[in-house]
Amino acid sequence: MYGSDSASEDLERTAFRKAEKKYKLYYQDTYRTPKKKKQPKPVDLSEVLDFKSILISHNQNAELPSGIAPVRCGLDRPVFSIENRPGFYFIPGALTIEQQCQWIKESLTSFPQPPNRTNHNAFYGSINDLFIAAKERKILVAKENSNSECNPSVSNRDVQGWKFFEEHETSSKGNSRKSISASVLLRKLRWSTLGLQFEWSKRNYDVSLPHKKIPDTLCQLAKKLAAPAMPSSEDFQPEAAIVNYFGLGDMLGGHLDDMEADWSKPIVSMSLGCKAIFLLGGKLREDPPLAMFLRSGDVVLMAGEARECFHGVPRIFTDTENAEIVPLEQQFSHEDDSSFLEYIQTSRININIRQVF
Ligand SMILES: O=C(O)CCC(=O)C(=O)O
Ligand SMILES: [Fe+2]
Repeated sequence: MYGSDSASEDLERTAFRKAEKKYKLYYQDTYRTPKKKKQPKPVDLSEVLDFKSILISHNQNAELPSGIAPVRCGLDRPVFSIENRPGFYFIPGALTIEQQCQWIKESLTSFPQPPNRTNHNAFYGSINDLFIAAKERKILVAKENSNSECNPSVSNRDVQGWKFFEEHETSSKGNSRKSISASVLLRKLRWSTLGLQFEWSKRNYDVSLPHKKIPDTLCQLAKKLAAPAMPSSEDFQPEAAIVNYFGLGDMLGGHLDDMEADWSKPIVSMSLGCKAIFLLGGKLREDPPLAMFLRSGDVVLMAGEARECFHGVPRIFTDTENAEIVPLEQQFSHEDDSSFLEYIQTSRININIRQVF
C-alpha cells in the first residue's frame, strides 16, 4: 500500500507527467454564477511545435526550424522527421477533407458495430447502431429476469441484456428498470477496436475473439501513408486498429504501444476533428516530452525507436478559435444529416492502425 503511494508520487514527478499537467484542461476557480460559463485556465502554448506553420514556411522558402528535417519518400506531400526522435514522422494535412469526413462517419457508424468491441461491451454487452439510436433519442433499457422485473434495486447481475426503446415507450414502463440514453452512451464512447481485437484488460490481442478484417479502403490508405516509415521492400499489413474518441476534458495518458511483434513496422495514426496536443516523450517517463499540435487530417507514424517512446494526448480544444475545424464544418453542413457535424464540433477521433505480427 505504502509502496503504491510512493510509486504514484514518483509518477507525479516525472517530466512526462509535468507536461501533461501543463497542457491538461483546468478551469479557472473564480466564483461562478449560474449564468457564467466556467472558463478554461489559460495555457502557454508557445513551446508547442506547429507543423502547419512549419509546412507553410517550408513551402514558401524551404526553411525549417532546427531539428526538423524533410523526409524523401514516395508520398505526394511533405513528410517531416524530428532529429532526436528517429522513427517518428509527421505528415501535416495528409488527409483530404473528403477523407476526413468519410473516416469520421465510419468511426461513428460502422466501426463501433459488433463484432468490433467498444468500451461499452464490458457493461452493456454488444450494442448495435448506437449512433442512429442517439440521433433518434432512444433509450437503452435493461432486460431483466422475470422475477426481478418489479424490483427497482435489481443488481446488474440480474440483467439479461440491454435493448433500445423509444423515449415514449420507456415512460410507459415506469422507472423500475435501469436505463441510459443513447446520446449519453455516444458521449461516453471512448474506443472501438477494428480487425484483431485488442483486449484491454490483458493489454494484448485476443485472436480467438470474433473479428472482421479492416475495411479494404482503410487498409489501402494506411499502406500508402505508412510508406515513409517502412523498411525498404517491405509491405505494411494493417491487421488491427484502435479508434479513440475524445470529448472536452478527455485525455490519453502517457503510454507505449508494445503489444505488436515487429516494432520496425509503424503505427499509422490519423487525427480527425478538433485540434489536440500530442506529447512525444523519450524512452523514460523522466525524459521531457516534445509537445505538438495535431489537427484534423494530420497523420503521425511511429516506427523503430519511436515505438519505444512514451506518448499521449493531454488536451483537445473544442472552442471555435482553437478547434480549427472550419473546413470540416463547411463540408458537413452541406449534408442533410447534421448529427455528424454536432458530434465533431466538440470531439476528436483518432484512428491508429497497426501490423500485429
Ligand atoms: O490520439 C492519438 O493521437 C494517439 C493515440 C494513441 O497513442 C493510441 O491509441 O495508442
Ligand atoms: Fe499510442
